[in-house]
Amino acid sequence: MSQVPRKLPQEEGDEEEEEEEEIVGLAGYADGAESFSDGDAESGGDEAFLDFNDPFSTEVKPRILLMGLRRSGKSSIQKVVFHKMSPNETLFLESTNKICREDVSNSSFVNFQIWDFPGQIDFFDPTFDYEMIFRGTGALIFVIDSQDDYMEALARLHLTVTRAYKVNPDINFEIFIHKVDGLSDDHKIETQRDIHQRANDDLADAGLEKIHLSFYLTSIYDHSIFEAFSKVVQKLIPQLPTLENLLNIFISNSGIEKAFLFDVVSKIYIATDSTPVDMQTYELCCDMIDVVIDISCIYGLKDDGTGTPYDKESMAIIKLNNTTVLYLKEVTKFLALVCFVREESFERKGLIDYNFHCFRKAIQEVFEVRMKVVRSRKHQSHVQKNKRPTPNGTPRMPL
Ligand SMILES: Nc1nc2c(ncn2[C@@H]2O[C@H](COP(=O)(O)OP(=O)(O)OP(=O)(O)O)[C@@H](O)[C@H]2O)c(=O)[nH]1
Repeated sequence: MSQVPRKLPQEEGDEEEEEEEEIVGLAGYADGAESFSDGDAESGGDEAFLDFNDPFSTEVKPRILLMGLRRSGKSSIQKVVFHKMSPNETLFLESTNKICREDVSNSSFVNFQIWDFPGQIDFFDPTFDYEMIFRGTGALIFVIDSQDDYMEALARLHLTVTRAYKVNPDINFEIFIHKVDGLSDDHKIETQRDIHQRANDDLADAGLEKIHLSFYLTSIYDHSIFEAFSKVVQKLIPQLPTLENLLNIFISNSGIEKAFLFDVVSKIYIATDSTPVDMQTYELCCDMIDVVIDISCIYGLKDDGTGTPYDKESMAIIKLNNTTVLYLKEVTKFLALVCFVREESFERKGLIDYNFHCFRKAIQEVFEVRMKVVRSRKHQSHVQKNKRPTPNGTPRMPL
């Protein structure tokens, strides 16, 4: 590596940055773990959690539900993707024996909730208000343990999907065929084909063939889980075509081979240019982010340990031995651009940096537009709320 990320004192009172934080909404590295909290749906003691009835919360951040049978790997996925837990450590994760809801709200575009469903709980249980859960949900990830007998999981999947579809036909159904690290390549394909066939047959038998299920082979022991999560999240980003267009323009004018826009905390890529994604390239980018953050955590923080390992000045250049250069630059507080550049193109670094400057500005404008819309909706709903009389019938004070 020829250069490590620089760390300059953070600017304070930067209004634009505050706005950006609201738009992008990621928590910092330091508070990532704290913002993850445990909740218990049975006790209902989690007022700080997402308000299911608040349309604004889903406007700003799409909600993803992660469901599946016990021990299918839900907590492991969430810990590995959002908390940098090493896959081996998940062996020691404890199982819970009641409905359990956990919220993760530290990722840029995602309000992420995990629901564990023990066998005895079902949708006919009158105390289980599934309509409220599925309303406003962007994607439902259903995790199936591919190393186990998946018949029960398929039955549960069918029930979940049909119920969710009735309440909210706009949900994306994403099926993670998980723990495929234990399967041979042939077995992987056969398992995927079998699960795909059975799940769709069940839907066809119920006259619901219009429901689309997407399937992914995943494992926490490689990058497939990050890749799958990236695809799930991308489907929920309304600005995706604009982001892709901007990346296309940026790379074609800068002599760059490939560029990814990364959510740094989770290593989910929220957009890339239109050239095909090669898994190795993606893995290298993930590794680069890890290197940058790790070195920055060691050398980038202030003497008293304050500061963040990723800020406006974060950047890194890694020269590989195959005449390729990896170039990372900060885009927003929580997003980074990682590019693959040929050494000869990298000689024109000035041009790349100028184009990057324009790209960065354009990205900020894209989110500003969205934020304006969201703010005006928020204002409207606030006004409407205040117009409603109080519970005892007294009109509220005018604003
Ligand atoms: N081989 C392999 N094991 C995995 C993978 N993901 C999770 N596991 C293991 O599966 C076991 C169960 O994982 P959990 O994350 O606790 O599963 P869960 O769905 O949250 O389970 P509950 O909390 O009981 O609902 C753990 O021992 C994990 O180490 C994977 O991709 N491959």
